[in-house]
Formats: sequence, C-alpha cells, structure tokens
Amino acid sequence: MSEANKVAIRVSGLGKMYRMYSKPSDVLMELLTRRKRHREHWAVKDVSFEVNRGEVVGVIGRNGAGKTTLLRIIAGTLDKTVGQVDVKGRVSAIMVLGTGFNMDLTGRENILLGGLCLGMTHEEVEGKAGEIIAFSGLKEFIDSPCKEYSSGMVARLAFSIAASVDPDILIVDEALSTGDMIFNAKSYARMREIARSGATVLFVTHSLQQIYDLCDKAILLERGSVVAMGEPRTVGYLYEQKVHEEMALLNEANIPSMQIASFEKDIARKAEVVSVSLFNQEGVPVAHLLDSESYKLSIKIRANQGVKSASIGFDIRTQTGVQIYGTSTAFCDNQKDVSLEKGNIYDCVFVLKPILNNGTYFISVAIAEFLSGFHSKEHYSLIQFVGDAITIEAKSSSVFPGLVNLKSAFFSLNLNDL
Ligand SMILES: Nc1ncnc2c1ncn2[C@@H]1O[C@H](COP(=O)(O)OP(=O)(O)OP(=O)(O)O)[C@@H](O)[C@H]1O
Repeated sequence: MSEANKVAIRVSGLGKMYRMYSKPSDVLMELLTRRKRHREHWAVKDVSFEVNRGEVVGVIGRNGAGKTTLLRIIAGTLDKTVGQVDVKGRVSAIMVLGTGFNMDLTGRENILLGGLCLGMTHEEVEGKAGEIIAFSGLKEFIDSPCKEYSSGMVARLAFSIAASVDPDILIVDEALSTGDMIFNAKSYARMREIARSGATVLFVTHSLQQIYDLCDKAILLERGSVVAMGEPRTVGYLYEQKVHEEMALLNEANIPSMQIASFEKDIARKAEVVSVSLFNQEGVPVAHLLDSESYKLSIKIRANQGVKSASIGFDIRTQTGVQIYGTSTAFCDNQKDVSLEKGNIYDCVFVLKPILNNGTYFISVAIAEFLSGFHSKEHYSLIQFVGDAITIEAKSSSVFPGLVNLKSAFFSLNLNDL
C-alpha cells in the first residue's frame, strides 16, 4: 500500500471557532451596527494529525478540551471554521448519546432509521436487524419507545447500529461510558475486530485504561490543541502528570494562606529523580524479579531546594497500565516523614518481596511534598513523576492465572449436608 493510501484520516490546520455573545440581543445589534459584540472562542485550534488505516486511536483530554468538537467535524456532522479534513471511506459515527435517534420511535424503528442514515439500504438494515438486536442485548425492549430506555440502553443500541455497518472508519464519542461492564467489554472486542478488518477506529474516552488496552495511538487535547500524540502509554502518562499537577494546584489553593505564601511557584523542580535501580540481596543490579527472593528498589533523588515534608514513592504497572501496587515513604507500613536538605543527594530504598506472575512490568517513581504537613497528608504537590522509569521481567515459580500470587493453599474438602 502506498504511503498516501495508508492514511485514513488527515486533519491539517483544523480550527473551530464559536462566537460568544454575552446576551442574545447582541447578535442582532452586531448585525445592525456592524460593530463587533462577540468574543471568539476556539473550541479546536490548529489541529493537525494523520491516522492510518486499521489504527485504533484514542482521544483524551479534560472536559471542554475539544474532543467532541474534533470528532464531530471529522464525522461530518459539524462545520469547521478553518483547515482541512480528508476522510477516506465510509464513516460510521456514534456521537453523544443517541444523536439522530427519534425517542418517540421504538428501538426497532430506530434501527431502521439509523441504518438508513448510515447509508445502508432498507434490505440491508432488515437483514442486519437481528444481529443488531442480539448485539445490543435489548431484545425484550426493542418494540418499546426509546424514551422508555435508560441512557445506557440508548448507547447500547446506538453502538450496535453503528458497529454493524462494517464501516471504514468508526468514530465513537464516549457512547460507551454509560454502558454496563459486559456491554463495554463486548463493544471493545467489536472495535478491535473492526480495526483488524482494516478499518480505523477513532474514539473519545476518559479512561486511560481503555487507551492502554485498546489503542495503537493516543491524542491528548488541551484547550482545543493537540499537546501530545503517539504511543498510548507516553501520552497517558503525560496526561496523568498534568492532572496530578492540576490537583496539586487545587490542593495548594485550599491550604491556609501562610503555607501558600511559603510555597514558591515557577521555580525549577525542588527535587528530582537522578536514578532508579533494582538490586538483589547481594547488591547486584537486576532486571529480573524471582518470587523466591527479596529486592531493593533504590530511588536516588537530588534536592534542589529544601523540602520540609516529602514523600518518595513508586508503583508497579502491567504493560496495559494496570496498577498492581504502589507505595511511598508516607504510606508504607512503616511510614516516615522525610525532609530533604538543599544540595543533598538521597538514596531512598524500598525492600520488595515480589509475588508477580510471569511478565513484563513497569516501575514509575514520584516525589511529592505535603503542603499541609505529614500528619494531614491530603494536601500535596507533585514535584516529579517519572513514568515507566524501569522495566522489569518477573518470573514466578508457580503456575497460576492472574497477576499476583496470593499464595492460597488447599485446606480441606468435607462432605456437606445442605
Ligand atoms: N455550540 C457551541 N457554542 C459555543 N461553544 C461551544 C459549543 N460547543 C462546544 N463549545 C465549547 O467548545 C469547547 C470544546 O467542547 P467539546 O464538547 O468539544 O469538549 P470535550 O473535550 O468533548 O468535553 P467533554 O469531555 O466535557 O465532553 C468547550 O469550551 C465548549 O464550551
């Protein structure tokens, strides 16, 4: 396939501007007086990217970041203000819950309506109706009006219709967030299947887990612009770091003013991670964890400034981002208030006794500062988060399904009269 044919969606210099008026009469006044009475709000600003055929791409970002606006423009249901969007193939989009649904019609009637809107013929929809109803799991309700459905049920039907048309491009805007767990699992499997057939999937989610599990690429939007695009874990960690930082600022805003005054902003990091290493009992650096041994995790940090009440911690995640365990100097069993003196380098050591199943795992580390002191740890500021600082291979001497070995033993088998 030529490079040009590989691309399913090409977005360049895309922008969507809304005119914001402080009161409705300003619209008319602007027309009459020809004097500007609005301010411009760019919901999507100078966005450019490409998505290849067969790729599953997740779009993440805070509320109002522009995710829905971007997807709607690509799906062709919203006009752009500037830029170019090239989409190759049949697009099937599930936009904000049940858009396009007539809530007075029954589920069955909406299947027909939705199918026709997505470009299927009457016969095609009739032929697929059984499959759509079965996938939605709404057989008992299919002849009831949609207004009697819960929002999760509407989402299930919307997804089932859109996923049935064998689209070249499937666009899903958070429709799945209201579905139940079983339906979501089915939908994700279907999205994967659609991608495997060579189609492209573009979806919005607030779940980083979905990004790690499903996507080949992730796009992070912030105030209408792309701030990162690429490998899902890298983009996901950046997003996590940004959220942590914002939460820390919120916490900072909540603490008494004296402490706010002592908290310096816009400075280089107060402390930073210099190295992260794992050692066996003999003090030899290792990249493997055996479940029969214990290890030391060393996190070396440099204090660029004094930090009165710090916490240094780590977590272990699977390749798909599932957090298996995390702890810190402030939250482990023998928790400790750590203070750092400017200019010193510290080696923070944790002892580990892994009980992990075979596989690859990632250790991330972080340094934080308690703004309200060690004894009320709810206000903290993240100083540094290093995602996937080291990668380790775990080897288990037992065979078991799952991620961790809870070392359960067979106890007894007795006859029991009910
Ligand atoms: N019709 C509209 N008129 C004016 N502003 C709008 C309109 N639609 C969206 N916006 C603004 O555009 C920005 C992006 O909105 P959008 O719905 O795309 O964000 P989002 O990332 O999907 O948010 P969420 O996660 O909450 O669904 C927001 O600031 C929103 O207020």
